[in-house]
Amino acid sequence: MNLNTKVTLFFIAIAATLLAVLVAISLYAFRSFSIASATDHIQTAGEVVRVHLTEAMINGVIDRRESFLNRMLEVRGLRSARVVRSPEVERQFGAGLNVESKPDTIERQVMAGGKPSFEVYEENGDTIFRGTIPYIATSHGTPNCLQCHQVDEGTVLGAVTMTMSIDGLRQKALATVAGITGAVTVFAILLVLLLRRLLRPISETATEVELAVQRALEGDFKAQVKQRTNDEIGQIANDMNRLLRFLDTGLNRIGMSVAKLTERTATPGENLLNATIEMVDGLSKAAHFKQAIEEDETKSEIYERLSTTLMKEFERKEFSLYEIASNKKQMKSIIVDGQAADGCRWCDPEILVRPEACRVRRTGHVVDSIDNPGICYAFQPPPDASDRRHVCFPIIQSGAVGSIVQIICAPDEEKKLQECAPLLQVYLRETAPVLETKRLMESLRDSTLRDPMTGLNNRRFLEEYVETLVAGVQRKRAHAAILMLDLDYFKMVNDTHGHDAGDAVIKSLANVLKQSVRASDLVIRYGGEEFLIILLDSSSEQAFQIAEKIRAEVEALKIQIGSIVLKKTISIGIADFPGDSSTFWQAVKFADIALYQAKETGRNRVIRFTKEMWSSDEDY
Ligand SMILES: Nc1nc2c(ncn2[C@@H]2O[C@H](COP(=O)(O)OP(=O)(O)OP(=O)(O)O)[C@@H](O)[C@H]2O)c(=O)[nH]1
Repeated sequence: MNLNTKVTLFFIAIAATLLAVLVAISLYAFRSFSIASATDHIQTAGEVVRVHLTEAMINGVIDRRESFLNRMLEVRGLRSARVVRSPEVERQFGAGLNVESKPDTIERQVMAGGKPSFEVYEENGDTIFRGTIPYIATSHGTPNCLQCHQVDEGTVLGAVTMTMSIDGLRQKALATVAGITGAVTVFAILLVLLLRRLLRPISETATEVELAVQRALEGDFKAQVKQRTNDEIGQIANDMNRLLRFLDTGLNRIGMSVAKLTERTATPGENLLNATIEMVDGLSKAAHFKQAIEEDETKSEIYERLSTTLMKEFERKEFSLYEIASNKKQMKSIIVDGQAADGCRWCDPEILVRPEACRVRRTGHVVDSIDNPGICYAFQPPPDASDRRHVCFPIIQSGAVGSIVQIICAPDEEKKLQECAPLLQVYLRETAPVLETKRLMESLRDSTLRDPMTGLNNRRFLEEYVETLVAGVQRKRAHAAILMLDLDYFKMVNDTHGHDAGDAVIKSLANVLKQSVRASDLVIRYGGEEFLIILLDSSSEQAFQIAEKIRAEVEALKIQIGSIVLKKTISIGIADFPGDSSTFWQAVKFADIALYQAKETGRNRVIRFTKEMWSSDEDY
């Protein structure tokens, strides 16, 4: 029900109530007035009858009383008039004329009580007012009642009963009330019409504002509200239009700016407001994501966070994260389906050793098998998920594909994946520079911990790693053998064949050392031609055997430098941590002392440190 109808109905209800009250009051007032007027008339007529009867008695013409009473009926409105005697008068003067009526119940009551009685009743469709008035004996006046009647003053002598029709009065009252009702009704109708006319612009403006708000809630801000008046209602329409234009322009601008960032625009029929909120929301989350990964310490943490985001924000369960090695010749699987992994689940593992088999790596473009089934031959889902499609996104670092995010989807998720792809690319664009920086930092850090010539870790690495190493040995209550190695008479190589020849010898030696130990052991270029090997979980005997094997291999090594072949030997000192010293660096020192012994005792040999080689008063 609109405002206009509501107000009209409300007004009609009030007008009807007022009218009803007015009619009721009017009818009551007219009835009261009619009765009061009839009462006055009957009392006056009663007095006239009394005076006339008194005169008739004095003049001795009381027998003409009935004729008088009949003449009275000629008075307009008077229907009947009769007089009855009280028992006291009957006692003195007899029952009276034959035509005299006997008192009825009301008259008897009036004569007994001395009080007049009035009543209204309907008779043959006429409204009759009846009044019965007692005549009471009084000594006032000349002549007075007591001069003829032998009764006490105050005695009821008789009663006169008159009836008169008040129908005429009632008709007049009804006609008046009808006139008032009609006038009030006409006035009320005019008022309602005027009110409706006044309310129509308010009601129509309100309806249009409501429609405009409804459309705005659905993302359409193009609705306009017509200005109908120049008052406040017109102002509301104008203000509403201004607000709608402002929102439309503002949201379009925000939408376009956001669309540039997300490469997504609201589709036709889509709620512009919701689409914009969704896009801004997504960008805000992406900004928080960027801040979080910038504060991450390592690449692994970034990949982990990206994986969590894919699961939580994008509701992905099946996906892979790959990283291309710096030399671009290998690819590493980092995370598969939310778990750290080093293998492939969704692709041919060949891509790990031959990255160019991966289409994204090769092209640097998004590869989408939803729109282009079979686009990448390296995509090989397992048999139990053969209906899956994939979309692979490159993360560009230093101008090339540095990492790859592969999203897998079941047929019923394809649309959803394509819808969220633009936002996912925002996340990946935010990730790219951060990952690039982390990779550069890691490679820079790696270069400071690695000897560039041999690729072995350097002394600085050992200094950083020693804490972890010692903690591991102590936790496992194990032993670590420390081998200190130094080429014999290496200076002669430089002096005789040049510095490059010396470098070649060092590189050859480094290769021999790397191949002689397990991957878990550490080979460190400790100084110029000095190397340190840490054999984890090795007893002294095992360490000695390995050292001896190294010595023999170096002795047998033929190093080709141009046209010449060089042969070198090596001396090795061994100490045990914590067997020889509970302090790691002192154990290193003891290995160095054993090496010194090997040099002193003829070189090309392995010497195990013994306590005798060290007197505690020597400087450490
Ligand atoms: N070519 C080359 N020479 C190096 C390198 N690092 C250290 N050297 C040289 O290695 C030589 C080490 O010689 P020394 O420590 O005197 O001893 P040595 O000649 O090996 O004799 P012993 O150790 O006593 O058997 C020095 O001449 C250094 O200049 C390097 O990276 N390349």
